[in-house]
Amino acid sequence: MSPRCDCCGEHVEKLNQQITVMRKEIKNLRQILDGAGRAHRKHMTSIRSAVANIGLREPDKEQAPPPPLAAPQALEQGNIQTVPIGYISSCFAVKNGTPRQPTICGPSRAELRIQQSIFNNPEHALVGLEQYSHVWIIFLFHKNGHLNYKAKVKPPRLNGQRVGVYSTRSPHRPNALGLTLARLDKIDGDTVHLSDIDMIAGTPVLDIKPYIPDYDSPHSRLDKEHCDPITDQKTDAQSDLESENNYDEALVSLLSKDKPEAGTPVRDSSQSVSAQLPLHKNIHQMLDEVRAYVTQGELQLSCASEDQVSDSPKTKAPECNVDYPCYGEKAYITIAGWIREPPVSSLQVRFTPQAQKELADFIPTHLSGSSESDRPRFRFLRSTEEAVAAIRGVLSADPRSIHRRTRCRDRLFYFILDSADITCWFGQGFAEVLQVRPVEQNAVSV
Ligand SMILES: C[S@@+](CC[C@H](N)C(=O)[O-])C[C@H]1O[C@@H](n2cnc3c(N)ncnc32)[C@H](O)[C@@H]1O
Repeated sequence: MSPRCDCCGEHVEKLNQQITVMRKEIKNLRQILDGAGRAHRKHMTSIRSAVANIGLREPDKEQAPPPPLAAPQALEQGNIQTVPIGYISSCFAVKNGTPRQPTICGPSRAELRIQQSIFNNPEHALVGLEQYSHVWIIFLFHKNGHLNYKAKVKPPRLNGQRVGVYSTRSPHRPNALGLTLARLDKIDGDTVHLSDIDMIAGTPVLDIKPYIPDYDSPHSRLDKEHCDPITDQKTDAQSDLESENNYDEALVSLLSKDKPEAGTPVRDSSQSVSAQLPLHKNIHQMLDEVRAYVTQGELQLSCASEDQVSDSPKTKAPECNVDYPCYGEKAYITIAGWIREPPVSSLQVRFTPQAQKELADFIPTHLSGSSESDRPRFRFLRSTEEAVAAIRGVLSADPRSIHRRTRCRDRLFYFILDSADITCWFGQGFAEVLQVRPVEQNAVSV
């Protein structure tokens, strides 16, 4: 006799059979629901694409995931699948100790080989680029870790203060795209040789564009206006001005003759105001403008206090950041004050005698054929002086994070430059290199 259930008195065996039947039914029902769901999603996708094709906005789609877009439609909506055109090989293996901007460390070199998967003949894509001295490199911050971004960030140069991410060059931004103006050293077939870079080895590059000051630098745009648009030759006015030997003196004496009222802030005239003036106008006209500027205080070149400054964009004086004052209808170029005058000062860099000796032991790239096989070799750096300059560049800008600067001041700092593993420490106002050892084989792949 099979046992009975205590609650209902039914045979347990019979109850088990009923449970098995019910499980089967549930499974069938699930399959039916899944099928219906798939059909529904398919149906919704075709409705959405029909709606998109006739240019209507689809109704609220809170629950449905966005349907996959066909390529042209995705492009129109700003969604693209990026494909790296190549990957950077550089003298910086890891983020630690990589310059924060390309100009910090001149001899920082890199190579970029255009992938065969992008063009059948990658070298064809580089034809003509050799005529440029600089290129924009657009790349992915692929080592950001998990995609993490905030509307406000703390740039290291601001020593803990927060600013909007879009007023900085922070790597942590919604689309993790980097932009570096690099020097183009040479092109070798499908490979571009660069220097002045701030990208780590392995960085995926999405695009290269020539740097064209006429388009990319407002300074040059102003200069360009002084050239004949057809011949690209300097206009007579500009040549006249350039031949005017006492041109600087004329302006300086004019400025000193027409000194503004006491208390009106004006940049020191000895700072060669003239050197920054656009050379496109008749000198008398220009001098008149300078006079008007000095006497009327329309354009204040120095740090005017905020209450002295009108809100009008035309006359608003920037805070000490005038890059290129210009006159008439043209606008100022201004940048955030902390870029040039950060609240953190740059550090003095020194080497212990032992570190100097270790650094001198490295064989530079151009001597790579040397028979001294037991000495460590640089792959990108061409001399000990270059290595010293690069290390100085990296350390004087204080590469530590805010956390390390404030919480772990006493900890040793390690970074890799080319094939050298560098150990240093930071004191009040200085960084000292303690050790320069060859990177262990396979420790990093450059
Ligand atoms: C402040 S960002 C500036 C990069 C670029 N010049 C720009 O303005 O977009 C430079 C820093 O990004 C970091 N970095 C460089 N390459 C990276 C990569 N592939 N992934 C993540 N971080 C990277 C390094 O720590 C370097 O110091």
